[in-house]
Amino acid sequence: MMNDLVRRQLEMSLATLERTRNDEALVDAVARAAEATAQAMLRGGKLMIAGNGGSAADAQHLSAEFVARLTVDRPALRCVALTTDSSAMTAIGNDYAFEQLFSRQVEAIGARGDVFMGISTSGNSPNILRALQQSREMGITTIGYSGNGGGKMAALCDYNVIVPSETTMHIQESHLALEHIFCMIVERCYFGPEFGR
Ligand SMILES: O=C(CO)[C@@H](O)[C@H](O)[C@H](O)[C@H](O)COP(=O)(O)O
Ligand SMILES: [Zn+2]
Repeated sequence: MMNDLVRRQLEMSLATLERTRNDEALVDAVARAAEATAQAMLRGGKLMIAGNGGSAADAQHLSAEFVARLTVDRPALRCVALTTDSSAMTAIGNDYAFEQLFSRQVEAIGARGDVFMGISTSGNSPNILRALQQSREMGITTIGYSGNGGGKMAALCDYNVIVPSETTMHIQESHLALEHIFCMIVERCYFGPEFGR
């Protein structure tokens, strides 16, 4: 009986990935967001990433690909996850508000010409919305990885990667694939078309 559940869930994951692959606007947004991020990095900018729960893990996972490596050795690329400094996060949450968890860090370390990526399956997490607003005020390019039609964050993002699903776990699974691809494209644009072939 549980074997059926395993198969059914895998089928739903595959169906979401297939819809994702067939979504031309999404494919275009991933490619353009990655190209813009590489250009920002080439000009000395950095990528900041934030998310809650499983998406916090995604933020750290993607940041690690940039700072360490994805598949091929190369120099480190400028990227930081805003989900890792427990002292800063508890102080911000305790002294100000959970909603400011990421925006305060963007205010602290962000600069004009940087890129901020917010990951939210609902597209509505207040601390992500606030960080996107903060980024826009500072001249920082905004990328949104979301689902559920994009939610409120869609209006705050220069590039919207909206997975066509309303199921958090399946949106997250597609996000991870699209995060790896995003890193791969940034590498190709940053180091040249022959990189990684
Ligand atoms: O990983 C999961 C569910 O798969 C959860 O931890 C999930 O990330 C959390 O409920 C988040 O708080 C959801 O936030 P969001 O994706 O709507 O921004
Ligand atoms: Zn999860």
